[in-house]
Amino acid sequence: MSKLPVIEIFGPTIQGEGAVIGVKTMFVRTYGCDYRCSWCDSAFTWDGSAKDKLRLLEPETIVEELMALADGNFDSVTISGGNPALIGEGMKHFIDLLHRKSIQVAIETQGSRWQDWFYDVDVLTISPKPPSSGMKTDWDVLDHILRNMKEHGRATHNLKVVVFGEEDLEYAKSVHRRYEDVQLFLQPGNDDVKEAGDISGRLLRRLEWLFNKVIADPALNRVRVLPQLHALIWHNKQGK
Ligand SMILES: C[S@@+](CC[C@H](N)C(=O)[O-])C[C@H]1O[C@@H](n2cnc3c(N)ncnc32)[C@H](O)[C@@H]1O
Ligand SMILES: Nc1nc2[nH]cc(C(=O)O)c2c(=O)[nH]1
Ligand code: SF4
Ligand SMILES: [Mg+2]
Repeated sequence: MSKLPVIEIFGPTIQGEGAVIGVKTMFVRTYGCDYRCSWCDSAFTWDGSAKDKLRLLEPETIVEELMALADGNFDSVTISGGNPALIGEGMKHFIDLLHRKSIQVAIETQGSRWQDWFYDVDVLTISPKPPSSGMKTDWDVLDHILRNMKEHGRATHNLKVVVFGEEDLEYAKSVHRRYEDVQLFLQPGNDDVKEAGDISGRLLRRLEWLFNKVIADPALNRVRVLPQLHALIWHNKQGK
């Protein structure tokens, strides 16, 4: 069976972002990303700084570890990264194992790669990257993913764009226009993911800025603006 590159397994915690914010969930974080976002809050998944923590695990072993951490105390597993969509067969098998235990599966990915197992997921969050990240969106791939999900997907899929400034907001609007029937979440960016201590004041000021932008803009009547709730509570702490 194909193994998965895993850098963290943690929880239960509270999903802090997007469509299923507030839900109690475990997290499995895969290693490796095809992007290098300038402000990535999980750069240890790709920059080599945590390579000693990388493990190649059988799907069965990951399920065992989740159960050892919190058997009976969760109904949801969120798979993030890095980019979980870099992984093929092993991920499909892992999702099947979780479903056999009646556990809901949510995925966080940036929309740069398609995988057939997207159809199996319960909540697929696609987070294309705005200009401030330094990354370029491959619109053909993103179109392909959203077309497939619309036509064949069982999953509730949604879009989430992180916004740091005006240029990112314009990008978010272009995403919203292009996929007008898909719920779009806007999330203010955390511009210092290394700062120690309480960062909630700084994050709330960015949230207020984004609230005011959305309030003033008729092109954004149907977006939903949410903070990174876990970052308001636990700040830049890893594994939360
Ligand atoms: C670390 S990424 C991993 C999943 C996938 N690579 C992606 O980017 O969607 C998880 C989520 O965190 C968001 N994120 C990363 N760095 C952030 C930051 N500095 N401020 C706000 N959100 C951030 C990403 O946009 C994404 O929605
Ligand atoms: N609590 C919590 N919620 C999250 N939502 C998305 C996360 C991610 O890093 O993908 C994340 C995370 O790392 N922690
Ligand atoms: S795509 Fe996600 S994990 Fe990859 S660098 Fe960007 S924010 Fe980080
Ligand atoms: Mg995170």
